[in-house]
Parts: sequence; C-alpha cells; structure tokens
Amino acid sequence: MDFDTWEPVYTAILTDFGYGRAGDERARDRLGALLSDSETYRPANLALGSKAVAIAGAGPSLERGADRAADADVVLAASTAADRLRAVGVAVDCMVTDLDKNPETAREFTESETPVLVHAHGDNVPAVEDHVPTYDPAFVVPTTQAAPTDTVHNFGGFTDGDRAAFFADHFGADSLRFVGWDFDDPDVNPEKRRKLQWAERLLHWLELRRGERFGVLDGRRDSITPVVSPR
Ligand SMILES: Nc1ncnc2c1ncn2[C@@H]1O[C@H](COP(=O)(O)OP(=O)(O)OP(=O)(O)O)[C@@H](O)[C@H]1O
Ligand SMILES: Nc1nc2c(c(=O)[nH]1)N=C(CO)CN2
Repeated sequence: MDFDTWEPVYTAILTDFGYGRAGDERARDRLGALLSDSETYRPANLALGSKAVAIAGAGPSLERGADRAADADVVLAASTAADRLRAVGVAVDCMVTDLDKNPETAREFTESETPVLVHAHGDNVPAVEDHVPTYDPAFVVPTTQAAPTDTVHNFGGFTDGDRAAFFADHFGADSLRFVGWDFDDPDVNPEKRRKLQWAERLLHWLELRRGERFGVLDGRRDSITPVVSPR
C-alpha cells in the first residue's frame, strides 16, 4: 500500500486515539537515525510473492490454530504470537512488533537471522532507543505509520497483527490465513479492544482491496464500519 492510500485512514486513527502525527514522525526519525549506519533487511528477501501466508495474532485461540499456521508457506507472527508459536514448535519466518511486550524475542530473532519488522510510533520511543541498538540491523525492517522515508517503511496497518497482513499484501502474498485472532476476547482491556476494532476494520478493508475473503471475518462483516475512503 502506498502512503497516499493509507493516509486518510491513518488520519482517522490519529483522531480516534488522540495520537499526534508529529510524535509518530519524531519516532520514525529516531528509528531511522539509530539504523543510519547500517544496511537493514530487504523485505523482498522473504519472497512472499505467490505464497500462502499465515498471520498469527496473540489471541487465546492461537495454539488451537497452530497447525493451520504450520501448513502455510510462510508464518508472520505479531508480537507475543512469536513466542507462543515457537513454544509449540511452529517456525516463525518473521516477527512484527512495536516492542511493547517482548523485545528480547525480537533480539533473539535478529540474532538467528530471522527478520523483525520494528515499528516506531509516538508512544514507544524509549523502547526503540533501548532495544534497537541491541539488534542485528541486517535483520531489522524499520517501519512507521506516518509518511515513509528513504529508510523507514510504511506498508500500511496499525496494530502489530494487521501490519503483518498489510506487509504480506504489499509483497504479493497469494493468500492470507489468520490464526490467533479473537476480536471478541473478553480478557483485553478497553484500549486493546478499541485497537482490535480498528484491526478488524483494517482487515476488512484489506480483503476488499485484495478481492479475498478472510475467514476470520466470516459472520462479522455486517457489523464492521468501513474505513474512510476505501479505494
Ligand atoms: N484477542 C487478541 N488479543 C491480543 N492480540 C490480538 C487478539 N486478536 C488478535 N490480535 C492481534 O495480535 C497482535 C499481537 O498482540 P499482543 O497482545 O502480543 O501484542 P501488542 O504488542 O500488545 O500488540 P499491539 O501493540 O499491536 O496492540 C495484536 O497487535 C493484534 O493485531
Ligand atoms: N502513537 C501510537 N501509535 C500506535 C500505538 C500507540 O499506542 N500510540 N499503538 C499501536 C499498536 O498497539 C500502533 N500505533
């Protein structure tokens, strides 16, 4: 997805959560600066083109869906889904994170030459500063939700999980399958619930753009408010 397409949706997210664009831009630039002396990972090397890609979220159903993830060609794991899949023996090909829960896992991934999409936003600059310098930059893909720069990418998406889906789409995945996605999880706090509502809306937008039907949205579409300016 290009930024022109993403921007109206990004603006709506900023308004809804009361985030500032300037904070996201400062975070983006800080992440870029921390990596400025390094060659970062080229996402095309993951070869997602024409692949069946599993997008693992960290909902309670993740372990039940582990076999479906393992059967995919490529597994992208959001945040703590990476640890949980590893724990049940499913290899993760790429982790997507804003570093707010398991930054040590992201370090282990880069050390073992598995790429990590590291997302900078207005509320995680201390985590970015603490952890990114400890990672092998050759396996970091720096991302932003604000306008991209020459070195910090924006493939679309908001939460770790839906950003993984937009990433797979951007690099030509043939099909997406979702495991560990529980939009009605009663055990999430109100902020997380609102973030999951946005994730659901964004996945709905993505499936329309792709002409695909994501099974995870079956039975839910009628109650999803479309995002602004779907194109
Ligand atoms: N019930 C759920 N609880 C948590 N995450 C879920 C759930 N269903 C889907 N997800 C997806 O899994 C991702 C990883 O969740 P986790 O709680 O490990 O990370 P997080 O770092 O808090 O995520 P984020 O910062 O994006 O909110 C979320 O970003 C979301 O996209
Ligand atoms: N500014 C800001 N941006 C975000 C935030 C957040 O808390 N603040 N959380 C996200 C996913 O949890 C994604 N983007």
